[in-house]
Amino acid sequence: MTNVLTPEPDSPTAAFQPLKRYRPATELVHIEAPSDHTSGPGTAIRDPYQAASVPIYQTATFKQPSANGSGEYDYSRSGNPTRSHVESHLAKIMHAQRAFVVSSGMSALDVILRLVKAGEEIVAGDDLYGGTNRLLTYLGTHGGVRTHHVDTTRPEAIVKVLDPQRTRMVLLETPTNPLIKIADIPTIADLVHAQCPDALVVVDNTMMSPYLQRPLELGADVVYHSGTKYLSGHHDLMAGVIGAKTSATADRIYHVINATGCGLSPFDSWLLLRGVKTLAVRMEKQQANAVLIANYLISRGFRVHYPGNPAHPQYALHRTMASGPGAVLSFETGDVTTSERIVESTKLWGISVSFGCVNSLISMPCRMSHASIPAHVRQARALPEDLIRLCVGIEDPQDLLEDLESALAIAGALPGDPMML
Ligand SMILES: Cc1ncc(COP(=O)(O)O)c(C=O)c1O
Ligand SMILES: N[C@@H](CCSC[C@H](N)C(=O)O)C(=O)O
Repeated sequence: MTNVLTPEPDSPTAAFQPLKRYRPATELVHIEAPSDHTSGPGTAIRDPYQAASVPIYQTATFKQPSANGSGEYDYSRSGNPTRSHVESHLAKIMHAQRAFVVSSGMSALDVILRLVKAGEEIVAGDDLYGGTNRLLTYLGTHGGVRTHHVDTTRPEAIVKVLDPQRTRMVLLETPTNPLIKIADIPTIADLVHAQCPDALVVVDNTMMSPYLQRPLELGADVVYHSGTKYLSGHHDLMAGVIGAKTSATADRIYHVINATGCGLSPFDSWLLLRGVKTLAVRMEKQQANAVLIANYLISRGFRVHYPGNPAHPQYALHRTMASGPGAVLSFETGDVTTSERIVESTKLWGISVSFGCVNSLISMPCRMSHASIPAHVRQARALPEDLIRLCVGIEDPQDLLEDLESALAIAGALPGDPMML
């Protein structure tokens, strides 16, 4: 099998157009060289020694053959072979025309938001990651770009604020962080493209990862992930991953990355590439554990937010877009102090922000990941202060359940306990 790989004229990173597709779990582990026209899956490395692991090109500069032209690479801000490997691999996984890896998920969003100019507008959700809200707010106060925050579970709410003269981006999280709401990507993309042909539909796919959901196939123009989470899987690096549907959009994104210098370092690119190979097995196990945990909490009478719960308002919609519900869920106890006691009484579940790691985590979004959203804004957007978010890992589920039940009992939050609502 050969690949048709076309390097972009203005950059050393390559567009990836495989001739044959395998199932996601297979594609994840077979890494192909970004501009090697002869190698097949698993024979990736274009180095003289045929190294089984992609080498880390820990260099800032590359020697040039002459004063008048560089080789494939000249400077690692503009491009680096280790980075190119992970980018072409992720383009394949995300079904993107081209992909980019940058220094964090927020950096990925920053790059994408730089495509919007002062005076133009963005539409985004009213339930979204706190850091995303912070950057959009900053862009409003410092960059003259207004964001309308609306309920993205209702396409009509988005349509209401679309302005063909001004709207240049519609930014969706689905599922949202932390209330796990679902947005209808195909319907929203059709409506936005029809009414605002100059607007990009951008999806933050961090919670699903490309293993479960591929927004570019659903109508989005740009997808991004915090690579800090499922894609790397071990909380040992920060990374952001961007996928573009067209080469025109990709060129604009590459220009910003090179101009601002946020491309991922060679070592972190290597770590990300190593992590992504096990995405399928990690996600399958984490998701299976999450289903058990969700069912347990539902059976105990809690209000659980999880798209694997048939009572979730967009349960059916989510199933049309994604191949699974993922491994992040949140639940309400009805009382902030009870929630604090639960979180602080767990032993196995680590109190930590973030998700997508192999070990299980517990957090209170309003105190942690979403604390940067002012309290009055959280209240106006109906983000419950007592909300607990669980990021389920790969441990033995019985240990996770026992630890959670013990914490619920200590906090007096089990049915029959006086504090349980
Ligand atoms: C949904 C979502 N998007 C983006 C980010 C930003 O990613 P990073 O922490 O890698 O900058 C996060 C968390 O940080 C997140 O939860
Ligand atoms: N102190 C950080 C908090 C990071 S939250 C990380 C992650 N997205 C999550 O949802 O847990 C900050 O202020 O950004």
